[in-house]
Amino acid sequence: MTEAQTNFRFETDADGIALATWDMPGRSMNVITMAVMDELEAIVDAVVADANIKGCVVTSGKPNFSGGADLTMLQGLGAEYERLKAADGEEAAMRHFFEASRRLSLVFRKLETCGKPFAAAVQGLCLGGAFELALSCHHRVLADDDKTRVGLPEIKVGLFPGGGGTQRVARLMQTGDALQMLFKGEQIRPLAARNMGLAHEVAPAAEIVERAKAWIRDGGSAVAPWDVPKFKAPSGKVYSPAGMMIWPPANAIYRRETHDNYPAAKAILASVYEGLQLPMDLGLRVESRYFAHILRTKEAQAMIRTLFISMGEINKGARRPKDVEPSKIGKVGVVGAGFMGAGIAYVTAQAGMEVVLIDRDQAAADAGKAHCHKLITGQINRGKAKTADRDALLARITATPDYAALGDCDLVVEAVFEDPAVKAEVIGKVEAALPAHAIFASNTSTLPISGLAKVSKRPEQFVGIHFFSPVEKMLLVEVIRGTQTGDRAVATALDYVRAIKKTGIVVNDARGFFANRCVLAYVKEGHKMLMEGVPPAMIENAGRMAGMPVGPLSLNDEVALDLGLKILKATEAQLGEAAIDPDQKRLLTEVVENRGRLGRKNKRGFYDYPEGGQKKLWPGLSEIQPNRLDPDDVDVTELKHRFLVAQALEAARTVQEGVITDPREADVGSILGFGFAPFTGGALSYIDFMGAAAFVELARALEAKHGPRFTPPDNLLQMAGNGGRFYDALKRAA
Ligand SMILES: NC(=O)c1ccc[n+]([C@@H]2O[C@H](COP(=O)([O-])OP(=O)(O)OC[C@H]3O[C@@H](n4cnc5c(N)ncnc54)[C@H](O)[C@@H]3O)[C@@H](O)[C@H]2O)c1
Repeated sequence: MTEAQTNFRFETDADGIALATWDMPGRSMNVITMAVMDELEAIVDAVVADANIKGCVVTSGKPNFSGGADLTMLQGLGAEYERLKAADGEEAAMRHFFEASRRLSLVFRKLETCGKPFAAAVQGLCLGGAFELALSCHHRVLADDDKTRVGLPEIKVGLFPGGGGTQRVARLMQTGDALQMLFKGEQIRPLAARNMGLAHEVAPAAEIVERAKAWIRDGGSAVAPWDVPKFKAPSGKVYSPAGMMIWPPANAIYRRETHDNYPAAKAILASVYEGLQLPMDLGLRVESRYFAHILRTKEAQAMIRTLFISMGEINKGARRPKDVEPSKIGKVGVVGAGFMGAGIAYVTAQAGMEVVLIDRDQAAADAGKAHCHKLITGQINRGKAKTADRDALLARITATPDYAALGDCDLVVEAVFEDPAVKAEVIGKVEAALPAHAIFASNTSTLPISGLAKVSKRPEQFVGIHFFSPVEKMLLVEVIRGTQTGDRAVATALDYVRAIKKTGIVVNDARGFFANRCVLAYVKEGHKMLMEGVPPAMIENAGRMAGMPVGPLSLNDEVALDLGLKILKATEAQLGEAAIDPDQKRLLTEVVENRGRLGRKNKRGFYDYPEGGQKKLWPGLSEIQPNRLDPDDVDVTELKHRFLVAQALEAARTVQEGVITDPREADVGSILGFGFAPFTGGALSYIDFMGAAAFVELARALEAKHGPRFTPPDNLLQMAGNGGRFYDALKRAA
């Protein structure tokens, strides 16, 4: 133990039991860094060296144990690899990279085999590398409270557990359960963790350290189960008849869930399969080899950049206008208690704010509040809320038709019918009731904010706050800056979005804003393929194989087919025939007007939705296709490219037009807003990691075959010429 130690407090009690309390100064959450690993190793050495110390309990001095590794550290390793490769060659770089990336694994194994018992006393979140630390301890006591969760979520940022996680869970649980856990990356509650074999004890939070000490005092073993001779994994040997049974379904699940787009998931399979046939130390070495490989994949680099680094920066206010005082939002008005308004009222009240929910009459306002009641009851039924939470939440929502109730609101969000005349009337009534400081926000999805603000008496306090449906589930919110919107309105909107625990991106006003505009390109490609005669099931499969969460036809059904037709017609009326696609119009007119199919909402769309049964593609769909292609003549790779390239081109156009001014927002927005293939890191990262030149070549090939919707915009052509990337501008600004 040295003076330099700052991240852990270390003390030994009268019974000779050491307590290492992880409590990093200046941070609200402990995080694994190289310095933390050095200190942990020093603690292991100190425990071993001191004959008076019987064993050691590791705990946290913060409300959470730890969220895991600092992923910027892992990105740094990638940069270091490139530097070494340039200087000393690939082999030397890879050797260094392999050794550096297995640091966690080696320190945890040293702890596990040091000869003295270690116990983890865990409260709050204990995830990723931090849970791998706990797994390497010989005993785990979890706090029995609502906040405690353990898990290995690395897969969500394109990685997999490289600190021994794959090897230890595969030796603690049935192989199938271990694979599920590693594939899903879910957070697990204390009792479930104990039942799964991931923890030994669950105890009241105030007792966890004492229980862990008691285990050591009572002679707890310092030998991990897998280090006991003749240890057998719960599913037996990989090559036993029972052990073999798991691999065919495991491979099938891997394919179904990932479509081979996530190298980390494949590495999990391989690491568990190979590791289980080896002793622990060799298993860990196998895991490390795969980890070093995965860390360098473009999928991991892209996902870490977008889903960890960019999302963290955006959530911490990177795009909030500077020099604007933090806003105090105590009371929020929501006008329009329909589908969206009720959802907005719910998430606002859930964040602890008072809500005034207004509609045209008391019954309509009450119906909105009843929807909030239904949503929170669902949470109670799933064990995620208590009856007291429901009472408190509903007490915060006042449903009324009376605009005077808005008199002390700090912010009002309108979600009335998508009709400029109705909106104009509501804007007038709300502004007449609002206090001078309050901000007015519209949740419109298609009407430009600058146009709506024309009737506002204070357009600098007028902003767009565009939610996605269903509000309670979707994490993205677009904050729309109109031509006259002031910085305080944008800052207030972002503060509000943060308060309701969503991610807000700032989008300059334009038709379709950002997310809807890009995702419409996806749906349109699905329509075009239908009209070309591609079998509908192939279209849907290709969408999912490209990495989208649902096929384009399924997505269109959810949104409503008549809405698509309405938007097409409105665009045609405003911008002329050339602004719309005739194939799309023909298809939607036939489906909506001639066949009365509106989508999921009337249980008949591109799919049929039988009562109580599974949805099925509508058999009549192939009849309305002008011709039908033989499946053998369809190039699925090209379909996948069309889906992603069409959306990425649209995202690039939003940058060119100044609608999006920060690539992080396009990437985060595309994944959270419409599920753009997460393994790419988002719509712009898809281009950046492919390289603009290669992307332009791909787009040009599609343009030659399918026309000008694949024509790359000038910014891409320029980047293709000079090797530029979307993120270059960000680097220069930093
Ligand atoms: N549905 C979506 O997926 C979605 C997504 C994002 C944004 N939006 C936007 O949200 C808004 C509302 O959409 P929705 O789907 O919730 O519609 P909805 O029809 O479910 O709800 C609209 C509500 O507004 C009320 N209303 C109408 N005129 C009013 C007035 N003068 N005063 C007070 N209340 C009035 C209606 O009674 C109704 O309850 C629209 O602007 C829409 O474009 C919708």
